[in-house]
Amino acid sequence: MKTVRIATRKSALALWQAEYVKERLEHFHPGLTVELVKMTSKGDRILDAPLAKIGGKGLFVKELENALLEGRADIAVHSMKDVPMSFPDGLGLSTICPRENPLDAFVSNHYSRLDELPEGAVVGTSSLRRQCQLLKLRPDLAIRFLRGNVNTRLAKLDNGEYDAIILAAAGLIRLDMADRIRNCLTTEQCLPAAGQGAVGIEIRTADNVIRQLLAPLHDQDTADRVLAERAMNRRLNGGCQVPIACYSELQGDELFIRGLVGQPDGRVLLEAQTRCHRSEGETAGIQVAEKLLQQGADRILSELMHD
Ligand SMILES: NCc1[nH]cc(CCC(=O)O)c1CC(=O)O
Repeated sequence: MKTVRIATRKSALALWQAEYVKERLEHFHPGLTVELVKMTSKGDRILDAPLAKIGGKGLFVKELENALLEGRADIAVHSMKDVPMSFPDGLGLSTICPRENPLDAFVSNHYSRLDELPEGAVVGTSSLRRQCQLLKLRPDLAIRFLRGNVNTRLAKLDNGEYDAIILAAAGLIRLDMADRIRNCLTTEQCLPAAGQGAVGIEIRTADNVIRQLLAPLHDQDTADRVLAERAMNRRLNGGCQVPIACYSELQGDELFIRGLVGQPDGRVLLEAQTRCHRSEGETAGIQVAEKLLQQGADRILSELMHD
């Protein structure tokens, strides 16, 4: 049997995800050879600017996609949160793996919860989605820029640059640092980003051999949820980094989908939700987006584009 080559970024979290896919493939297909092709993306090289200013989240995946298109790799493993809404011709998502904890984590060396932070405390995050929801709850907080991989962010917290930082719980759990999570923000405090906590696999759409090999790694529950979340994001044109949250849960065969668009200062937060059968998530996700647009989401989002 042929060798499967996995394109991955070199950050600890990206490598964990690629190793996970390699381990699962080898588990389901004994005798299969799986190799990692490690690459550095523009998003990893430029760490001193907000993502939105240097080209958005697509920066993390473009180099991996080029490797697929040029035949240097067969599959690309991504955090679903970082996967753009559309794909180059000939590429597409084949597989969505079981979701890890989807919530945002409150991480601090001195405080155990958001509401314990003193007046004016400094909180690190460069996500407008987190910023607007934190400021809504705590307008007194000083939100400060924080980018870099998980270890870099934790080092900056430990240096004393922040009273607390907010990170995806999934990244900390996967890197065996769950002990850094003081508590997870509830979905009422901070609604997660579309796809947060899920790993997705992109392939050349015509490659049916690879598609077959990956089939046992797919988790339909996660896929139904994440596709609904992404449909909402796509309708809002969540292309570059934007203050948009979308999260869905399965309750039996029913999807409960919630979306949010916020003004970065937290003074306006628009919210919408819907329920639908799990097979209707994409249509329902679009409906949630349209409810947000009716409330004025487009005004908030287009003001950001012109900043
Ligand atoms: N934007 C970077 C990124 N992409 C995926 C994760 C975490 C894990 C995940 O959502 O799967 C992170 C780090 C973070 O937001 O703290």
